[in-house]
Amino acid sequence: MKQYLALCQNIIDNGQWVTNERTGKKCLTLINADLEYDVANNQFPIITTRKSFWKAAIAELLGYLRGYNSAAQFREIGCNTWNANANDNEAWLSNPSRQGEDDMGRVYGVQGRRWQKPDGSSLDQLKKVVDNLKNGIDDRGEIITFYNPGEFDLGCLRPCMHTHTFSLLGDTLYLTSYQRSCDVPLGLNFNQIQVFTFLALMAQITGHKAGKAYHKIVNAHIYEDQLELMRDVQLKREPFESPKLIINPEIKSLEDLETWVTLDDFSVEGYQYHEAIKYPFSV
Ligand SMILES: Nc1nc(=O)c2c([nH]1)NC[C@@H]1CN(c3ccc(C(=O)N[C@@H](CCC(=O)O)C(=O)O)cc3)CN21
Ligand SMILES: O=c1ccn([C@H]2C[C@H](O)[C@@H](COP(=O)(O)O)O2)c(=O)[nH]1
Repeated sequence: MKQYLALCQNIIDNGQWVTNERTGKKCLTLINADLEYDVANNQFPIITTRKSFWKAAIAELLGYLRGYNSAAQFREIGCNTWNANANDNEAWLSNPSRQGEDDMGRVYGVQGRRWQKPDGSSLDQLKKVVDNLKNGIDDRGEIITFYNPGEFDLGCLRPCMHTHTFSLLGDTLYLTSYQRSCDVPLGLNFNQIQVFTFLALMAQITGHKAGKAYHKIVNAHIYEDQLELMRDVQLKREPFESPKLIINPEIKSLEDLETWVTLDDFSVEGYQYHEAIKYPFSV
């Protein structure tokens, strides 16, 4: 939690104002942030200086792992974060490849589970990594990437957290996740939870111990209409100790994640937090 607050303060102290064409808003921007999460000791990196809706963050991750392509599928498992980008985004609404209400197109999980090959068949990146890790193999390319520039025009948004690399050292699994663009007040609250949970789940279903997760961010920003709340409210609060994430030990395979897992299989023990803050969201 301290590293999150330090990043927010660093953006406020050293960030530069950049006008973002897509949203039409100015963003206070910093380049390069490195975050680290101790999954081995279950130090769950949830925000404590405001109430975090952590279940929606895990639901979003689950949707990516299942290859969802519709905001309706995300809503069904308890996540509302894709409604606006699927349905209120001018550029996407006028894109001829959009297949009606709630369609997100070929984003995130679609690329992760069904990357289109030139011969028309598709590639399941996640299954390859799971199978290798289960067999104790790290070929130094255990990479899942959602970043497919050839298909950007077939999706509502380019992936922000776009590449996840798993590494096996002995029987300990590590994760390095790369993010090109980060809405620090809103998105990062979810992304920290997702990087942590992704490593915890992958370690569990491949039979390894979890080590550390490394989260590398390029463009970290605070939108102009979020700045006051961050500077004058959230950063004035004292953080609480990190709670623990409890995952149902019955989750043992990729198939379990695809078929029966729900948010009831996750709980957080000892979460103390300050009252909620509603940050503006930019589409
Ligand atoms: N501008 C922007 N920021 C983002 O963080 C973001 C996007 N766009 N577009 C794609 C996804 C959607 N994400 C989102 C969208 C909404 C919330 C949000 O509103 N969070 C609220 C509560 C959500 C709830 O009640 O479930 C929060 O207070 O954290 C968070 C992440 C992250 N991504
Ligand atoms: O997981 C996510 C997804 C999105 N974001 C934020 C980062 C930006 O503020 C917007 C995306 O806009 P681009 O113009 O495509 O960069 O969404 C995030 O922080 N985390």
